[in-house]
Amino acid sequence: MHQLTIAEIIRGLRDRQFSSVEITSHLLERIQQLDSHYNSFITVTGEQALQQAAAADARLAQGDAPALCGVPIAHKDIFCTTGVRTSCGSKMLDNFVPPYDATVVDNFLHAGAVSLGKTNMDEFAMGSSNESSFYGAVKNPWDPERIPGGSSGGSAAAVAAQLVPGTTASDTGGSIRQPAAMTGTTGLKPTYGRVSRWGMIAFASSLDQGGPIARSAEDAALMLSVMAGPDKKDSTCLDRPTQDYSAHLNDSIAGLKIGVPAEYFGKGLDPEVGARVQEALKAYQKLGAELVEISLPHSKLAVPAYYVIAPAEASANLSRFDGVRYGYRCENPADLRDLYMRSRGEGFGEEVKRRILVGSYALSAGYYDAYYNKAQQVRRLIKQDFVDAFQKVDVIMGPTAPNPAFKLGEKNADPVAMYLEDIYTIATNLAGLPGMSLPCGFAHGLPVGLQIIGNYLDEARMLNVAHQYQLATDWHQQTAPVTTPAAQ
Ligand SMILES: NC(=O)C[C@H](N)C(=O)O
Repeated sequence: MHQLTIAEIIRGLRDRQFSSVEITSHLLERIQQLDSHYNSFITVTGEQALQQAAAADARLAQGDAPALCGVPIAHKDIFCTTGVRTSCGSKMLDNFVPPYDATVVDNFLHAGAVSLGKTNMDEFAMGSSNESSFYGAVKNPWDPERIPGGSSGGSAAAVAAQLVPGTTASDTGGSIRQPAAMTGTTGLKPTYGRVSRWGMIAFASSLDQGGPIARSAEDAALMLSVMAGPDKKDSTCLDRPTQDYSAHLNDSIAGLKIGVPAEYFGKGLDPEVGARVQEALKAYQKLGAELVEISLPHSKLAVPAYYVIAPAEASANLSRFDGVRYGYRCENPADLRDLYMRSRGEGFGEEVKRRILVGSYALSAGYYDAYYNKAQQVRRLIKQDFVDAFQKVDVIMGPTAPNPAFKLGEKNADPVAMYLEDIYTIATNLAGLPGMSLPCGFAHGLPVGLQIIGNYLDEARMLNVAHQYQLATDWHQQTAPVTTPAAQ
């Protein structure tokens, strides 16, 4: 049953081939048997899941089943869940049990989905390898000696290991797409503001966006249809009606204009990864698409601009974790200053502290114009590159990440090497555009991701373009060898 996609589960449940309790129990058992090898879950909510599944079965029997009724999913541990610890991968929130649900969580509850628990992630979503989690690194199901990507590494690994057919995730600079690429899964970061951020713990508020990771574009469309939509509780959430993202999956893509940016195929790209992406582009030509060479001239400025803007916003967002209101509090503080200093010093990990320091520096008087303002100006130029490109093309394609999954520990000593993992994904966040990653083959025996960047609010087309490729190829159906993971 664990091989089934969300679309297949929906059909199976409605045709009474199995019940939600049956598939939920099966996946919970699988998590129990296998996840010690991957560490993709921080919290498994077995009892609650079985209750939700039983309720879903009752609704299915009555014939009033909403879209995802009885379908098991899991949430990245960045989304607040009533009564269930929401740690954001940090010691700081190890004891945080929210009294409310994030809008995304609520949307899935309304759609009848069953949540199996909360998935592992880099601490406060800062990282590209899922090694900065307080709960330990996540292992890539394709090779447990390698990273699954980050920050949504747990969400991606859980789907790749077939512990759950779909997960929620979030993407600030690549955190949905890069782990999807590393694990051979399909991930989608929507247009900024398409999915509510209410109850999704903030990292960099002008960049953060929730989205799904699943096994196919068809499943990602089903999940996005549930996740997306206006939300009065989030003023940055777009006030546009949501769409049925499955409606256009089968449209022909003959005549589609695909922009291929020269900048995404230069130095730093693993040649094997580049070759797989070129093959995917050829497959699109066979489907009737036309390749158009484009240029995104400010691409090389995306990583430096992001690593000023994101830490600046993070330093402000994370100031709320002070040991006073909620979260970690140090033992026996001598006075208020000691309480602040030790609670934050002991509660946050290395990478989070690095970002708070960088961000506070960039925002400080005297440096604000030189760094933060400058980065915002660069951001504008990057956005304009895309606006110009979309005058000529319908979608843009390139690699998701410059290399396949690397070894655990390989880039830990070099933050800049880690930051360069997002070299092809970050610009999309700075511009607020939607992007996807889908599997397009293997390099050095590991999955490679093809990135599709869409125009603003063009998620339906992006999904159509991805689905047509997945009808013609079977890369997304290849599964990780769930056999003898390396000893811990
Ligand atoms: N959150 C993200 O999108 C991940 C990005 N690699 C970062 O560390 O900021």
